[in-house]
Amino acid sequence: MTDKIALDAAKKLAAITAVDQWVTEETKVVGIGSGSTVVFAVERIAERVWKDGALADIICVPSSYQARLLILDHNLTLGDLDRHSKIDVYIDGADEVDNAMVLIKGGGGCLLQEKIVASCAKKMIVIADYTKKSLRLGEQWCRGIPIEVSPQAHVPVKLKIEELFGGHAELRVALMKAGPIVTDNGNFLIDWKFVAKREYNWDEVNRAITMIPGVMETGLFVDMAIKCYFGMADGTVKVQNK
Ligand SMILES: O=C[C@H](O)[C@H](O)[C@H](O)COP(=O)(O)O
Repeated sequence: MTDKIALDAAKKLAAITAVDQWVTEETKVVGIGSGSTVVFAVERIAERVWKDGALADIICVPSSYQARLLILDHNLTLGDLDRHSKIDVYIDGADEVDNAMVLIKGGGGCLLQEKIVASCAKKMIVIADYTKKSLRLGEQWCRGIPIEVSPQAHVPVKLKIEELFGGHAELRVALMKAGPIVTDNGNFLIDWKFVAKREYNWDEVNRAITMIPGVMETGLFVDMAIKCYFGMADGTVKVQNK
């Protein structure tokens, strides 16, 4: 319980710091990521709009059903990529961030829409608590790299990834539902537990996995984020630049 309180405080601090820095009167369109940390970012944007009377015309583009509901619950203006394909800044969480700012994302099942929205943004800013910071991937996050796949292809994709890069890939199943987790896009998820000690070139790995027929997207975000705000246990914020 204390851990959750401490982690939430760290997430909130990172979110508030990043929003105050990057969501300004010049920001017309903001992309909203998914996960527990983003909740604090949306709360902060709403506070600025509804309490401070700032950011009056800001449009929020969601990266998942969760983000869509968050935007609506906070009475913010909901946008979409059809009308707002040029996003000023995209704010999102991450499951792990390495030294070169490669991210693992998708622990909560959202990654395909996240990557699409992120790719439309001039800047991607990451917000996270201190447990997400690592020197190399796999140090902190032990659930593997999420990969969204067409349901029909989950077995061949799993086998191809294991053959190409080693490790072990598993279909993600739900706790409160029988059978596999189905994403916002009607796909399945594979969690690939790579070989922790092996040196991977994440850009190459990402490109190769994306090329396997049936793969919709990977949870590897390479060369996308420009800054990461980590809320630390001691109440400070650590900023990592690309
Ligand atoms: O699928 C979920 C998203 O990629 C999240 O942004 C990621 O899992 C981080 O989530 P949280 O802020 O809850 O740690």
